[in-house]
Amino acid sequence: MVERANRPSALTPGAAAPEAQVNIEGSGDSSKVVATLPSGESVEVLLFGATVTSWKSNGGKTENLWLSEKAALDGSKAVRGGVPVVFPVFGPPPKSGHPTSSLPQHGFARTSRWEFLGKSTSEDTVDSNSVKLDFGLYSKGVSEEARKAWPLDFGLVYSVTLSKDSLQTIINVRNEGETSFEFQFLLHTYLKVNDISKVAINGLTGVSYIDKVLDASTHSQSGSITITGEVDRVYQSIPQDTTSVVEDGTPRFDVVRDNLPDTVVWNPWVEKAKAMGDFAPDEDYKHMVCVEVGAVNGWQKLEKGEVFEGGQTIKSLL
Ligand SMILES: O=P(O)(O)OC[C@H]1O[C@@H](O)[C@H](O)[C@@H](O)[C@@H]1O
Repeated sequence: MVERANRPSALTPGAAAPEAQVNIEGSGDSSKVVATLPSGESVEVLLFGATVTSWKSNGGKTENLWLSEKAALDGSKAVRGGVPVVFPVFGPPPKSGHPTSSLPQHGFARTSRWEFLGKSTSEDTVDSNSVKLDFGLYSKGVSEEARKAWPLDFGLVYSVTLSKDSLQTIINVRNEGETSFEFQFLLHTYLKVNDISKVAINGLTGVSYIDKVLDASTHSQSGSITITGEVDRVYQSIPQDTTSVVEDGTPRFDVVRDNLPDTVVWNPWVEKAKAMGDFAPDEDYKHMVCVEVGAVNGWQKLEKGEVFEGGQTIKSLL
């Protein structure tokens, strides 16, 4: 018989369950919030861009996100890897005549310093521990340049929730001004894989996509996506919620969209990877694939005081 009496246990009546640890590390634009569950899973979020730069599941043993060895983590440029937040425009903005036209590619959220608004935990049982981290970005918190290029009053709250086997990232966009505005939003998630040649992406069969490699023509997906060259596709108005990443026949990730109709699948492959100064090592296009959920086909419109909420839950299936 196992002797239990002297063993400290979170299940002892009246004893507090162990809590997730949340710490702020570093300073200035290198500051990051690090949260760790009692069971070892962790997430790291850089305040610059509110960029998730690491998510470890499986007791902390499995890193799920790809991060370039040359990613700038000091606020000097957008992070190459992790989960950059794209707002208020996806890709290069419309050439002229749109309120986002003077913004840089993918907007300013990924290059703005966000505020850490705090954490909340849920501890029904030791096993269902999770921690939610909230980050905020408001019009008055963006650079003068960004404010000048997009002079609209908005508030963003970005919630990152770490659970044992999943990471949820949800944006709340509020129009805090007197006039309506339009925006696009996307979570530019770099998933880490062992071998891109063994990866299949499922759940997009029959969905129309714009192929940005092939002169922006429209196609319809038949079967799984496999990656054997540069891929840059915008899948639009997807009916099913889950996109699955399978590696070597084994389910690896489920990416579940919440109120976001579109998904970009991107892998730069050999030449584009080499051409990006912050993508390293060059050969690492073999170890990543971006599955980016978003609302990027057309524009989301918010009237004064209105709110939009959308995001994703990524399940690590290892
Ligand atoms: O180099 P950036 O600005 O981070 O963008 C990376 C890629 O982001 C993807 O979302 C786009 O579809 C690609 O066209 C783009 O190349």
